[in-house]
Amino acid sequence: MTESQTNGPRGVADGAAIPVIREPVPSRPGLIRVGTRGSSLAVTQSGDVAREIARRSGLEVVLVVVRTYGDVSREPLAQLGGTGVFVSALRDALIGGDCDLAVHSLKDLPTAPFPGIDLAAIPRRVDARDALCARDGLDLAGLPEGARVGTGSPRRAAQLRALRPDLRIEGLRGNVDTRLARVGADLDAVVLAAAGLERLGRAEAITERFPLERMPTAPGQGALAVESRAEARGTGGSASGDGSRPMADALRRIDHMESRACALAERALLNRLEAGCAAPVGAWARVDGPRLTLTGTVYRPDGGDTLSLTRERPSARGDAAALLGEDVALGLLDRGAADLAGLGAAR
Ligand SMILES: NCc1[nH]cc(CCC(=O)O)c1CC(=O)O
Repeated sequence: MTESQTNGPRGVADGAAIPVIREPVPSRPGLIRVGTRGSSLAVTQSGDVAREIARRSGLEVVLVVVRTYGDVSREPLAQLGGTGVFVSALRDALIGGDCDLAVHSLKDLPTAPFPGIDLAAIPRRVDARDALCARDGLDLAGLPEGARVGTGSPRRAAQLRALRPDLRIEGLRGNVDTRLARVGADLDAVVLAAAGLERLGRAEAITERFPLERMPTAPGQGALAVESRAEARGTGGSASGDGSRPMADALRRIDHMESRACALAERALLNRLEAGCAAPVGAWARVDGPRLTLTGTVYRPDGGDTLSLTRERPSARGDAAALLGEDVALGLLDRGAADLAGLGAAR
């Protein structure tokens, strides 16, 4: 039995409703199967990408929901091996031919390249900032002494402690709706990515967006990653079917160069620090004319100490992004970042 639904309020207006299918879909020429996690955020953002690919390729596109252990389990993320658990099942589905593309939140994607898989496109990034969602419209400064603020992220916890040592930071897990439901119940506020709230149409819950200068966010936050099998980007092997050329063209056109340069610089920083997505590391890359600038910040988990470094390159092209990320990481390591933040590179 096929459960079919349309996704996202914009799907209707654009006229191209993308079917969401929760069972295996066989490969056929002219069909692009976009693999996605099943959370409402994942289905919404994968649907946005799928619609763009349908529009630009002229091919039929469906979303295929891949269930991941991370979606099913109630264990804390750290015990599951980090957010990588969300990614690996989708990659297995891609490699195994159960889907033709996979869409991830870029910040959930491990920085190491994965054999047989290409990072085929990084579409235009949306808001990279973190957002406070507090009761009664409060901003951070307005929260009462000792207020309870929920976040599952060691980076956000350290940043909040640095600004407001009096706050009580509480753990947080589950999907966006579950997290928001705690505001005004057992918590005074939660901190979430503005991008996720916007994509879900829940931006009205935001009471403050933290400036990136003061609260740099996770590398790649607000950006999506579209992965393909390495073979599928060429002019077409038999395994890719007739759709491989239009699919490759569509992927090239949804790729956004500035977003890619910023995301790659931020990810190179994280990679060189040997830090994972759970590390207390913030990154903020921006393109200004031809110039690419990257700020990297590492936090002592208790928020008591911070190390920040900004460097730039005259161009965002070629290897510049990766080199800039490495450069900032090495500068931070020179200044003692590994000991400060308890990173793997300390060894
Ligand atoms: N860590 C989970 C996660 N991965 C991606 C997003 C949504 C934001 C994005 O697309 O970067 C979120 C939720 C959050 O951080 O609030």
